[in-house]
Amino acid sequence: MHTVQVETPGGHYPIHIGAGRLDAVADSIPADATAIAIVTNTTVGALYGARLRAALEAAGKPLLTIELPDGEQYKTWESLDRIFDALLAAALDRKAVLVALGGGVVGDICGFAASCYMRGIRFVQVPTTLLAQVDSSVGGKTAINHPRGKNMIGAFYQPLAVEIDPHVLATLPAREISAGLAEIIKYGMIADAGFFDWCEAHVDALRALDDQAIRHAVRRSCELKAWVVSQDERESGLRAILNFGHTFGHAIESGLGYGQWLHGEAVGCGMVMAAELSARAGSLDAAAVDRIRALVSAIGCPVDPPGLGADRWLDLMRVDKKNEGRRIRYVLLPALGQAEVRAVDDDVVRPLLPGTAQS
Ligand SMILES: NC(=O)c1ccc[n+]([C@@H]2O[C@H](COP(=O)([O-])OP(=O)(O)OC[C@H]3O[C@@H](n4cnc5c(N)ncnc54)[C@H](O)[C@@H]3O)[C@@H](O)[C@H]2O)c1
Ligand SMILES: O=C(O)C(=O)C[C@@H](O)[C@H](O)[C@H](O)COP(=O)(O)O
Ligand SMILES: [Zn+2]
Repeated sequence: MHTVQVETPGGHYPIHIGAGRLDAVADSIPADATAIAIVTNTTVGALYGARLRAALEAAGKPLLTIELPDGEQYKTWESLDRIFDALLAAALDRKAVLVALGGGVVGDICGFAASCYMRGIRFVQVPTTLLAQVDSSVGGKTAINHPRGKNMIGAFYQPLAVEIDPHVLATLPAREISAGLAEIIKYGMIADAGFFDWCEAHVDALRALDDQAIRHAVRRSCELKAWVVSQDERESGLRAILNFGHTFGHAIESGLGYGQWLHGEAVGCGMVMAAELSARAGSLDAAAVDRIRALVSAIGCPVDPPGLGADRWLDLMRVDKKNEGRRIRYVLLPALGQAEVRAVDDDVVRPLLPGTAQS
């Protein structure tokens, strides 16, 4: 097992990475917990719910499972309410612990529920998608979506621990592996050019879930994310670099309707657009833009943005937590492996937004 430590004002906690961690989640349940509620969805619950329940028997606490419907379109108030209804019906108290078993959708909703229930109870992340193992389970961003914008209602709320078992990825559909790889290559683009080179060289092994390649990618991604959030838990500065590609990506998700493009697919395409903008409005060279587009395509994510129309693109991107006033702020790359956040005038961005000619 490998451990990466996260140190934030909101909590210090370990990320445990290793085969079999799913069977050892009881290690992360505090002795004073009065009950455990597993929050999962119908798909992951059917695959791994019984195994996690068996593992948690070791903690010797009353155990409850809450299954949500599966999909980004259920990252809503209604799902949150289902969790609160179940916790209250079972009379769980402030010393109960929630365990998020699933991808980023389950992790984000469960973390937000933990931040609100009785004004805050403890929770553990057990991420089961590649994307959740390298990104969403780490750093304490929790949220639900609003029809007008992604993750608009939420809280910073850190888990007690993150338990990553790479073996659960074996049941993940290929499209979800591609989506997870988008957030992995993001770390190379924004903070570690050497890791970007490594991803280019190992793309086939990563898509095939080669054990060694996945272990390295998960570990390096967690290290880089832990390094960023440990310096800036609440995104007052540095942390915004983790949003590279997301200004465009979130507009794709909300503009097309949640669940049409996967989050990772939208981010993949959004990173190509943000790279093109980095060349137009900054100093990124054309060769680096070409490498970014080629790698996004090689991991199996789309590189051509949908034609929403420039005005609608801009309206959607104006609903973004990085913005100040009406100006849209973007994460740009001055060079591969470096990132900065800057407002760019709409007229500079328009030519990148499909539908521009017609709108
Ligand atoms: N909090 C953060 O810092 C952060 C970071 C990145 C993304 N996110 C959020 O995470 C969400 C995307 O997460 P995601 O990509 O994990 O999507 P997801 O949670 O929808 O999971 C993807 C699909 O895989 C299924 N699944 C999960 N584990 C499986 C397994 N082991 N085997 C088979 N199927 C499995 C799920 O049921 C679902 O159908 C978005 O809502 C995004 O906004 C949050
Ligand atoms: O952890 C972060 O910070 C990130 O920005 C990671 C992103 O991959 C993630 O999608 C996040 O949820 C986006 O944050 P948001 O603040 O734009 O909702
Ligand atoms: Zn993301």
